[in-house]
Amino acid sequence: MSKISNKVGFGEAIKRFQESKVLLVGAGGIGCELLKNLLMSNVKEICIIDLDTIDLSNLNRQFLFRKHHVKQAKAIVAMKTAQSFNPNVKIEAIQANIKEPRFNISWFRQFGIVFNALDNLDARRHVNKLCLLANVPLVESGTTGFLGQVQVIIHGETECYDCNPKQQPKVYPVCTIRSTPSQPIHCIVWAKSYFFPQLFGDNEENDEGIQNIAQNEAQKKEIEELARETRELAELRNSLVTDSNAFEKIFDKIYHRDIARLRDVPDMWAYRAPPTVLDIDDLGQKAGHLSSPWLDEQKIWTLEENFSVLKSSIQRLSQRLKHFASEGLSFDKDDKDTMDFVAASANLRAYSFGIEQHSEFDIKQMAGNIIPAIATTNAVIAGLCVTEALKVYQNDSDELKNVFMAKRADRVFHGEKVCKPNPYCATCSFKHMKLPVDHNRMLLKDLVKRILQDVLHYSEEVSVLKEDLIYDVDFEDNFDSTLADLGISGENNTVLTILGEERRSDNEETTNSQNVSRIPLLLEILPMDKHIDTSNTPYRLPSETIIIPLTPEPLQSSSDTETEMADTKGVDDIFEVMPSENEIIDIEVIESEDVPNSGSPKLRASSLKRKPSIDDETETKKSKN
Ligand SMILES: Nc1ncnc2c1ncn2[C@@H]1O[C@H](COP(=O)(O)OP(=O)(O)OP(=O)(O)O)[C@@H](O)[C@H]1O
Ligand SMILES: [Zn+2]
Repeated sequence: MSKISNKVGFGEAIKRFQESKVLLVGAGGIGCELLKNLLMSNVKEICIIDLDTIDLSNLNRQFLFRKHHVKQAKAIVAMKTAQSFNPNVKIEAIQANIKEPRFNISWFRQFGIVFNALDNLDARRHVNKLCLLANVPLVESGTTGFLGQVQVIIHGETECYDCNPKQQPKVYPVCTIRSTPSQPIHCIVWAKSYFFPQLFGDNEENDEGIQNIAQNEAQKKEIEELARETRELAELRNSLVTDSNAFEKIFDKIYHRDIARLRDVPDMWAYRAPPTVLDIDDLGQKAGHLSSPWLDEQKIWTLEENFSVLKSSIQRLSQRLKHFASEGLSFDKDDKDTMDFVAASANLRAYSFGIEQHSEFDIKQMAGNIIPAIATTNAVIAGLCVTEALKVYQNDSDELKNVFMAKRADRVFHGEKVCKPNPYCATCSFKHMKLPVDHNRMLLKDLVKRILQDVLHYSEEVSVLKEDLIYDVDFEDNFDSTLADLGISGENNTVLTILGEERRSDNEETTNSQNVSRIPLLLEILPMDKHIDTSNTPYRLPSETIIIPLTPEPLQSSSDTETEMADTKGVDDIFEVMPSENEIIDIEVIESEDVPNSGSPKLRASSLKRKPSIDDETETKKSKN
């Protein structure tokens, strides 16, 4: 029966809420507020989990923490501080990653409701999936500055977190970043994601935010050329700590020789001004009188000031590299040395390509994608999480809302009726089947042949995924392994994802492959009770017949057409049609003014009009101020 039928009164809902055990994932900005709300709501039992320790920068808004708590586990301190608000509530605090296998489906099933107060897409998607599998309602929330949102997720009733695709962090074509920058952000990405890691990183290829795409010969040639330049830089890196002229050599290579080579590439400068080569002797002379590298970070530095800051930051970082040669250094916007390096090197490159330069302060915002975290927004959103949770306990699907908080003149809140699940969502449009097995006797071959093909009528084209692929028709290496050998143990209730097609008889039409592909099957592998089970087989099939439905025909919608158009952009379009600087910041951080939050999906899409939701993950960070 549907979880959300049989509406009950508000008083009864509060009672049920107070009798339940709830899970709170994340003890950060929203988590601290939410923990307080749950205690004040008098719920019976709370489990709070967070993997992190308290940072000084958390104190301005995570009000359960004080200065003397810095470096202690967030979940534990939050529990200890908040317990005094209501000693009657039982709180269990766990310092761990929610993705650990011990937090499996059966562990999730002990909770009446789950609250997500997370800051990254990966963990959010994981909890979403586990809640869907365990059939536990999830209240998902997030904030970005003044914007925030709350989404209720109930399997089969509402959209899940993955029903609307999330926008991935913005990546730039490698040629734009390395050869043809046209905006300040290109120079900043170059400095942060190419120049810095090549010179001071852990020697691994680290082109975060740069996409290596080449679709024609000229681009391939240019990328090969860039690879050669990178190798030269790697050699210079080795001389950083030993050669007293290392700075001069690096500067000469990056701002003179590499630029001169670019200027000579035929056709590259037909429609734009070629870059200017920088002269180290000239700049060195002009910068000679500058004594202190500590310049005002709010003002735009002159060319020689940038030169001087770059020189001094390379010297400082080289000293540090002596002690961290093997693991290398990493960029941190709050680390003055790395920030100086990125600001100065980006500005020098911008000058060379005739692009506007920026203050170190502005570059810090762009490099760190900082949006200030606002305590009030967190508090309001945490309050709304409880309000929506109560509606879940009322079993009132008509009243359930996805709520948005936005900085608008007419109204601050905006609620929208929840949407039905997206039938094409790979995460929630699944069939769930439990399969008790003897892990030590059951072979992968048994699973594929005897269950998937003989019983469930999959064709040869069936694939089995754990986290990675463990079987498909071209990968039979694990065929004779037991499930236990493959790390599918009795305790973990591993969920395997089965993708595949239905077997068709010869006379059936098989030309349209879409007609035969099936919705994903999530196969929950449980331990078989050997005492009770008397059968000889290493598995026990459910008594009822299982039918895995075919994937439905996709709906045609206007937004599909829009997406298709966006997707068909060739590399040349990407080269030429770069958004304006403001657009880039919007794309990287939030899609638009009224699409809030650091990670929850955009909730406004109706079942026919779906748009990508805002970016979440690593790229969106909040201010530590
Ligand atoms: N996989 C995970 N398992 C458990 N907790 C997680 C996981 N991923 C993130 N978290 C926690 O979720 C919380 C999110 O809180 P918040 O968005 O306020 O971020 P923050 O790290 O506290 O602050 P900021 O990023 O602004 O410095 C953090 O405390 C973080 O440790
Ligand atoms: Zn979904």
